[in-house]
Amino acid sequence: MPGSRSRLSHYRIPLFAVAVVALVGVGVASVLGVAGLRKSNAWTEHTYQVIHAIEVTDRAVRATEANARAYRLTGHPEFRSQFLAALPGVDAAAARLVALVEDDPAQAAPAHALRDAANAHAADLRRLYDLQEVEGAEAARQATDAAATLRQWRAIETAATQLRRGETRMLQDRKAHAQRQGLRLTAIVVSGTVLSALLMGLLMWNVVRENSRVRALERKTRQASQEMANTMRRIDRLSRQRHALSRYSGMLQSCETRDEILRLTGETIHALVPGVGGECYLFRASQDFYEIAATFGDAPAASADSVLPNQCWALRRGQPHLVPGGQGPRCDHLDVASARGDMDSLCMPLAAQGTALGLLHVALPADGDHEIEIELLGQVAEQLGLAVANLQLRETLRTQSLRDPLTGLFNRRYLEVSLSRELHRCERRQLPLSVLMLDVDHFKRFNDTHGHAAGDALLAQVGRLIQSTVRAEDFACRYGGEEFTVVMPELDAAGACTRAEQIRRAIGMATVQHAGQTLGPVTVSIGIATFPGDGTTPELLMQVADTMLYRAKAAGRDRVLHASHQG
Ligand SMILES: Nc1nc2c(ncn2[C@@H]2O[C@H](COP(=O)(O)OP(=O)(O)OP(=O)(O)O)[C@@H](O)[C@H]2O)c(=O)[nH]1
Repeated sequence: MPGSRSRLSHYRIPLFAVAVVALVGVGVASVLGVAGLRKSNAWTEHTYQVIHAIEVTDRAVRATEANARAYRLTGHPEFRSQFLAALPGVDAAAARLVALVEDDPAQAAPAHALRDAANAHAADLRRLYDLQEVEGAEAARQATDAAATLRQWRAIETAATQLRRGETRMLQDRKAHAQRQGLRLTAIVVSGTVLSALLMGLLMWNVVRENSRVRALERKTRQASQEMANTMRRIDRLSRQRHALSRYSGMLQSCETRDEILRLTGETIHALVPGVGGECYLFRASQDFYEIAATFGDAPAASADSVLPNQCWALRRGQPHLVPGGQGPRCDHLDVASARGDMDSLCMPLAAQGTALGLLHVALPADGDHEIEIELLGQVAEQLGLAVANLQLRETLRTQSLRDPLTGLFNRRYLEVSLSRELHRCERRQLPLSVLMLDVDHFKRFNDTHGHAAGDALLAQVGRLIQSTVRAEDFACRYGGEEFTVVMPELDAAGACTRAEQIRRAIGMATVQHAGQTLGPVTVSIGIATFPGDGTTPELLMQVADTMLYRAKAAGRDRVLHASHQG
């Protein structure tokens, strides 16, 4: 199994113990061998000492005899003194020889025999010397026992030979023994050394292998912990991204304007994918193109302000389109001249329920396949598409609930709420407020003559004319049928009459194009009431203005009547 310890590792300590024992054995054997060799040398030395002692004894006997004879023959005192000096040396040499071999019974016997024969011979020589000293050399010569001398010499030589042989034999035995011991020692030392070297080598190899395995394990552990740290970082980043996305999704629900949505989207993209820049386009249905609605990021990409549906691959295919570093089919809305090789371009369609709503274009630092970025931006685009669709739906509903679909003016509900609010405001600030009620004259007849659709076209035209004539702070409403109301905050009676006259004249001059025909013009009657003189509540003002309208109709139509002001 990779990473697990080898079987040898389990026997490491026993093997080490065996190697140590082998080394100790080699050491002990070496010490014992050296001791044996020393002993063997000592014995060899002893042998040489014995042989030397034999020679010394032999030489002492011969010297004694030679001096004795020379003295007997010459009578020279020099020989006498040399004889007397050599004589004690015979016993001393023989005694030393005996002492050397005393512990060996086999050698002790010939040594004793040698000593006895040497001493006997020395004693004879002493006796003859003494005789010569007393009776002269001739007497000593005659007293010489040649046979006895010969026996003594033979005994000396025999004992000496026996001793020499014995020592030589022992020397050879010891040499052979030392040789065997040496061989044994060599074998022990060599085998012990080889064995311990092998075991040590094996252990060393095992340790080195274990070390490299441990290092490999450490490397793997480091890699694993590095990967773990990377994974943790990735998880952390993912969780932050998920959090940012869910926060984005939650906040989108509370956005009330398109700008809020786009600002939030820019911030979210910046938080999710740092370093990107780009644009968000929204579809302008009336002109059939995508118009830039917001830019975001530090490096806005070089993309056109408006994009036709066929100028973008993402819009055409309904899926993200990535152009890495300017390589690949580029969308026509991108500026080729300012394209940067270190930036990738990504377009993402914005859609909801199968309807194309816009386009998200970002420039990303060129780095890999952008799988994560595409995923994240895809989720942003999905949320953004839904939010834009939602907002559009809300705006449509709001418009529908506040506006009259035929004329585009505010409806009666809006009038009621707004009139009350504006009246309170003007009351607080002590400012006037005028209410104008307008009715198309003989509209029934127009309807009956030209048809209901033509009547609708006329009402839409009247609405447009009223809207274009009043100020921005005034609000015009379709009160119902062919009746219109205009609330004019801060406008007094005179101003209101002037404005009403402008409206009456504008409508009176206008014609309507319907079904290829030019219809009209028509006239309108207008009744006006002004706060505070004509009433202080919305209901009263409306009622007075309506009364004035009724009076204008009754007075012959196509006129403006004010409750308290005559223009
Ligand atoms: N085409 C069209 N006609 C409408 C609409 N609302 C109301 N009318 C018609 O407008 C006409 C109003 O007629 P009347 O109330 O008799 O008033 P008039 O004919 O304008 O006469 P005076 O107001 O007295 O001048 C009716 O025939 C309604 O059917 C609308 O939205 N479109």
